Amino acid sequence: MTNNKKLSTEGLNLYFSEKHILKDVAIGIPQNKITALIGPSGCGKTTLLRTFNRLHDLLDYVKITGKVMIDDTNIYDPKISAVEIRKRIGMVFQKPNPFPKNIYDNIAYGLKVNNTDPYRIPQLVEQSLRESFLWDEVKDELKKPAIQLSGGQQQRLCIARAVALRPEVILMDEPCSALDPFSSLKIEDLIRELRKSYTVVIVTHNMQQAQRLSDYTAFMYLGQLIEFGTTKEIFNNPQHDLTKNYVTGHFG
Ligand SMILES: Nc1ncnc2c1ncn2[C@@H]1O[C@H](COP(=O)(O)OP(=O)(O)OP(=O)(O)O)[C@@H](O)[C@H]1O
Repeated sequence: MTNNKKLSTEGLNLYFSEKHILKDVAIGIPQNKITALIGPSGCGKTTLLRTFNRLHDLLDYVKITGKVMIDDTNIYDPKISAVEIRKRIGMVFQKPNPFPKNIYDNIAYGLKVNNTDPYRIPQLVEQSLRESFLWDEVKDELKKPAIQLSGGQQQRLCIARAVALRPEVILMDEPCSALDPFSSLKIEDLIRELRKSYTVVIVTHNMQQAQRLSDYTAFMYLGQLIEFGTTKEIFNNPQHDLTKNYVTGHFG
């Protein structure tokens, strides 16, 4: 692979108490590409994704060893706060989780907290909603509670909230699993657009989605990264029997 690596790990091990969950994971996630993390339930996909965003920081029974980097910065450098890391690496969760605020404030809130010039906020809210393919649907009702949007619209709002902060990376944990097929395809179109400006990492159980959407695929099994390559290679010419059995639906 010749692409720049935006996120990378080396010798990454993660333990929840005594349970060894991520085992010696080494991966380099290419910049401005979509990388899918696939593998059977419980293999550690979400744990790996959350590790990139320091989302385990508040759990006192987690131990992480090895390197987790964004560019040349160690994500776990004690001199760098989780807040700083999350400015560079945004996250979208499985279930849309808008704030209990109106549509406008869902996006303006993060901008205010990050000391954005107040005069720029309306323009940035609009820009983020446009980038998330939501503007035309909500431009006349920005004061409506976000919770009144459809599930697919709420998820696009959560994506807008993430892009408003201009991160470098967007992590997505099964962002379509709570949505109907039509809304899912809309989110997929949106993710393809996002690739132009961001590095995207997506956890998905949906093999068709991984194939339709991702440029690279990482297959995990029991906490190990078994195989990582272009999505074409992983699905059409996997090097490892475990990968082959998984992508052909022999186990899951
Ligand atoms: N906060 C936590 N505390 C303790 N154990 C956890 C925690 N989160 C996950 N685990 C355990 O870590 C292992 C990996 O879970 P993880 O959610 O990363 O798997 P996954 O591959 O994303 O699974 P799924 O596809 O079902 O979402 C599982 O055994 C799970 O029970």
